[in-house]
Amino acid sequence: MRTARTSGGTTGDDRTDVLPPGCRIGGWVVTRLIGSGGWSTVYAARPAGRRPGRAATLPGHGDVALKIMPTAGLSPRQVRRIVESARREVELGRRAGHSRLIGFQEWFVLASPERPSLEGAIVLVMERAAGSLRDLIEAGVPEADRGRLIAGICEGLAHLHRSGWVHSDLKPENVLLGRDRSVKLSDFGLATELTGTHGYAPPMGTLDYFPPERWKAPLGELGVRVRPTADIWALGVIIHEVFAPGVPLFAGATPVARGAAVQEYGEGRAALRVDHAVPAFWRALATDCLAPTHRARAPHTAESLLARITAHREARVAGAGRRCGRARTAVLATALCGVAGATLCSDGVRAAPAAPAGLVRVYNAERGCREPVDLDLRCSLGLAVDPLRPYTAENVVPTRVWHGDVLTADCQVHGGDPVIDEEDRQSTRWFRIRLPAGSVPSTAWLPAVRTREVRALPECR
Ligand SMILES: Nc1ncnc2c1ncn2[C@@H]1O[C@H](COP(=O)(O)OP(=O)(O)OP(=O)(O)O)[C@@H](O)[C@H]1O
Repeated sequence: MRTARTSGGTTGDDRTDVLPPGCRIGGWVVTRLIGSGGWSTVYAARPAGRRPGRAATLPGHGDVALKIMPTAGLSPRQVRRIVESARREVELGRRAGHSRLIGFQEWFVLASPERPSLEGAIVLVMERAAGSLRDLIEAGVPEADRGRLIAGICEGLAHLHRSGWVHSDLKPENVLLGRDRSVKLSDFGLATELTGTHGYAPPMGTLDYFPPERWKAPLGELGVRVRPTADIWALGVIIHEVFAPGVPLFAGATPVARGAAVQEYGEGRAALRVDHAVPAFWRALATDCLAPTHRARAPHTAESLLARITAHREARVAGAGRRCGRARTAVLATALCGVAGATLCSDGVRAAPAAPAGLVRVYNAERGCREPVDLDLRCSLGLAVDPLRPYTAENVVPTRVWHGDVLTADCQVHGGDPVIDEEDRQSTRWFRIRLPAGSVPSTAWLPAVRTREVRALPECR
């Protein structure tokens, strides 16, 4: 077990006090408060070695979220609960990492003499997201984003279930979004490893996402029995929230009253009322996720739901005449789930020996990202909106590109923002890239360090 110290911002010793920007936690410096849950507070932080205000050299590098779980002043039972919750997060983070799950970096226990409220707190260091699906639902989910977001959740769930885990607390607060709005499931404090068909979770969670059977599940020594179908139910509730925000799926003034309505439905005494604002395809999908019993829900695995969404998307893309070709259909199907409509078409060109004039082939200096069909989002690269502004996550378009993609460049600029890649190559040159028809904006910028083949290109005016 590793311990780390706090320093800076030493006022107050209350359990609920907020760490000020600049406070050092282990090797990290707090930059702002993100939010609090029942047992933890989450902060944005940067590495202690990096100067404030200075962005990471490349998008996505450096900034983290610190989830701090205080233990001081709690009863031994509460401390056990927190340690257990941290253990689940760490285990899952180590063993089931995936681009659709928030990345886990490290954990440590704080030694905090100046701040007794944080003495013995457990700190989880995670990849930092830009916000949550809850924030987006409250702000209004753009119509064009809805299916893509559900597909992303489904992809994360499919991975979790395949790896033998149940999330057990799936809700919009725990669906985080990257700056490019890519989906990352998070908060694995109740995640449960399956032994056979089920596992046991602590008797906690969020009532509005409990399936009917959970309300009557007996509490044994190991906890409450949970199965992947519990996550599928929660997914159904989320689909409804995304397509019909603010419209309750089950009536009731309190979570317990709504839980009674869920049980009535589960026992066949009430009908499911999916709001008419939910489009037909998503209504059918939500209805299957919300099948009243575990048994009726079981055929609708995350994998099968994902396949339906992919087929639906492909049919729509084909209908819109934007199919990207046959060679990479299988790969694209996966990519479409997460970044639908936001990948550039480069079928067949990855294998071509050289890019002709006007085309640039993307080069990723990270070695693990050069597999020919590696469309892992962690390996994706951003294209900048403005080559004169710092190349940070705020300055990239939603379209992602991967090593080997061949892009159409129409001109270049010298004297843009300097970019250094992972092999320490530096350049101020940028290429203007044409994005697929219908993209807004219609062009974006690739730093010259992201390609090794450069053909003659005119200067941009
Ligand atoms: N890695 C992260 N990046 C950005 N925001 C995060 C991250 N992890 C959590 N958050 C946000 O921080 C807030 C607090 O999260 P936390 O996990 O402590 O509680 P919660 O999920 O809201 O509630 P509870 O866990 O008690 O059910 C939430 O709004 C969540 O969306």
